[in-house]
Amino acid sequence: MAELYLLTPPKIDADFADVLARTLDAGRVSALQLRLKEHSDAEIEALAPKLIEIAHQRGVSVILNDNPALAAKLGCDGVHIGQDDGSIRDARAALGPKAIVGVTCHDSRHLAMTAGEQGADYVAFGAFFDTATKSPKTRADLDILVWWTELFELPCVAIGGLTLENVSEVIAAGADYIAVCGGVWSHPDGPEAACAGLSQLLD
Ligand SMILES: Cc1ncc(COP(=O)(O)OP(=O)(O)O)c(N)n1
Ligand SMILES: Cc1ncsc1CCOP(=O)(O)O
Ligand SMILES: [Mg+2]
Repeated sequence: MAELYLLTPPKIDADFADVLARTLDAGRVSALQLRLKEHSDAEIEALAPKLIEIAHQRGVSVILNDNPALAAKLGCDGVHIGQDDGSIRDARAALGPKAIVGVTCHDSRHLAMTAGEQGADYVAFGAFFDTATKSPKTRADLDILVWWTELFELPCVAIGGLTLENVSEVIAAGADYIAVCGGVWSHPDGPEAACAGLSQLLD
C-alpha cells in the first residue's frame, strides 16, 4: 500500500496554516515536507512551528527540505537532502539515529544504491511527469520503481508532476510514497478535494 507524502508550496502566506489543517483532515497524509524554497531560513523558523504542530496533532511526520541543522532545531522528524545538500552522515549526526533522512536519487540506480548503503531511510526518484514546481534535473522512467522494489526493502518515493490522473501509474510500478505538491495545492477543485481523491487511490 502506498502512502501520501505532501510537499508544501514553495511560498506560503498567512492563510496557509488553516488550509493545511483542512487539507490534512480531508485525506490520509503520512508525511509533510516543509519545502519552503522561496522563504529565508529566518522566515522558515517563524513559520514552521505552527505547521509542525498542525501536522503532529494529526499524526503526520514532518520532514524539512535541504537543511538538517534547521530540521533538528525545529524538532522535525527528518530531513530531505538532495545531491548538493550535504552528506547523509552529516544529516544523521545533526538529527540523531531515529530521524528520517531521505535522499534525492533522480533517475539513477547508482545514486539510490549508494544512498541505501550510506543509511538513507528512503530514496526518491523523479521527475516522473511534467511539473511546474521546479525544473527537475532528470526525467525518471517507471521501470526504476519496478527495479528498486524487486531488489530492495528500503522504501522509495516517486515525485514530479504527480496528479490524481497519473498517480496510479507510479503506485502500480511500486512506489511506497507518492510525493505531491502542485497536484494538491493547484488542483482546480482545491487542495481538500485533491487530498481526499489521492487518498482514495492509495490502497
Ligand atoms: C521527496 C523528495 N524528492 C526529491 C526532492 C528534490 O530534492 P532536491 O533535489 O534537493 O531539490 P529541491 O527540492 O531542494 O529543490 C524533494 N525535495 N523531495
Ligand atoms: C521537488 C521536486 N523534485 C523533483 S520534481 C519536484 C517537484 C514536485 O512538485 P510537483 O508535485 O508539483 O511536481
Ligand atoms: Mg534540496
